[in-house]
Amino acid sequence: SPPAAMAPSGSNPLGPVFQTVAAFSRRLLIAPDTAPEDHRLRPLLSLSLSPPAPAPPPLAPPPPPEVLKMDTKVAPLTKEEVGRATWMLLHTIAAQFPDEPTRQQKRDAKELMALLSRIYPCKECAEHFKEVLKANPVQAGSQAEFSQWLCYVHNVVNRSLGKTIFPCQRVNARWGKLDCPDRACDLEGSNDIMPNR
Ligand SMILES: Cc1cc2nc3c(=O)[nH]c(=O)nc-3n(C[C@H](O)[C@H](O)[C@H](O)COP(=O)(O)OP(=O)(O)OC[C@H]3O[C@@H](n4cnc5c(N)ncnc54)[C@H](O)[C@@H]3O)c2cc1C
Repeated sequence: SPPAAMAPSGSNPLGPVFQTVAAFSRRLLIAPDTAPEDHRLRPLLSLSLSPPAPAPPPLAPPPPPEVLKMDTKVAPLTKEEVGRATWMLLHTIAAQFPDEPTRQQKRDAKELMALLSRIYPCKECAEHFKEVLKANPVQAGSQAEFSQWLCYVHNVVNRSLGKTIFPCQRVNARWGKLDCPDRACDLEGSNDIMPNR
């Protein structure tokens, strides 16, 4: 005899069970607002053993040219490059230093130099700079004093390395104040808000 599942439901005792399962399957497979004859029949619930294919990664926009330029050099910095970058930062700090610094700003200038003489990333440079600072204590009573002092100690380092001595009367021309609109980068000094700091 044919298997029970193949027999017409009327003559099969399991017919009502098959009808219930079939009806339930239809509810799972067909959207409620879809007519059964609709050719757009789509599963409401899809069980699949294979994982869905991963979506292709979105195409990232190309990095801007300045990033590409920065990324071209990946080698570690040289002692010379770190030196140039450090002097650039220090002379810029001195150029931006307030004409009338607060006590805290004067302390900060001294501490910055003392810290550099300890953690500058070149042992012989740090040790030499410690000696330079001992012989030439930081002078940061004003912007002019600080930038002249820095020019002087930079020249001490220059001399020890056999480099050209920089004319310190030209230090403001070489390292002027930053080109920030409305002088927005300027630090506030003691004459700006609270004179007694
Ligand atoms: C605190 C410190 C200590 C260092 N000690 C050593 C060391 O012991 N041994 C060592 O090998 N390297 C040392 N270096 C690095 C060294 O000083 C130079 O930075 C490096 O050799 C690159 O020199 P450079 O010729 O490119 O010009 P840099 O000396 O780096 O100067 C950069 C620019 O600053 C300008 N400049 C030069 N002199 C002055 C000045 N007096 N005042 C104002 N502006 C000036 C010039 O336009 C110059 O191009 C030290 C750096 C620092 C920051």
